[in-house]
Amino acid sequence: MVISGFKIPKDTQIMANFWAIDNDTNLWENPSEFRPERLLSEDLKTFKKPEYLIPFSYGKRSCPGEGLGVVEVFLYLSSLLQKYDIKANHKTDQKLEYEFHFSITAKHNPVFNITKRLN
Ligand code: HEM
Repeated sequence: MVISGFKIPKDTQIMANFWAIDNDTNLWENPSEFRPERLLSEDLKTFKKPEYLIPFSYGKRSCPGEGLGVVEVFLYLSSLLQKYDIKANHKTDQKLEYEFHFSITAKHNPVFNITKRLN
């Protein structure tokens, strides 16, 4: 099979390059800037999902666990934030460097201050 001029031999395993999509300046303004509100509506109340945000991939081989994954991440984070205050400290405020492995990981462990919530 030939895709965009590249010959893909039979039985080759291929995977979408999500990093390239997530860092495409034609799609995102300053993609490396941490600005989660870019995925929220103007009133910051609802999630706004552009069609090119595809963490669970796309098409026939996309993730069948998407529904479960979304619920798990929501429950995990909300339970954690109910019990703890999590704040970045000055070390974490510095630019985060990352490394490529099978997926992208932080080069140095980010440092957080975690305190138990009183209320
Ligand atoms: C936040 C959580 C998750 C993320 C971000 C995620 C992401 C992905 C992605 C990107 C793929 C496609 C990989 C490729 O290009 O071949 C995939 C495939 C898959 N995921 Fe997930 N996943 C998550 C959770 C889950 C859960 C909870 C399950 C099962 C309970 C699951 C089961 C699968 C399976 C079986 C495939 C292979 C589908 C196929 O090849 O036809 N995933 N996932």
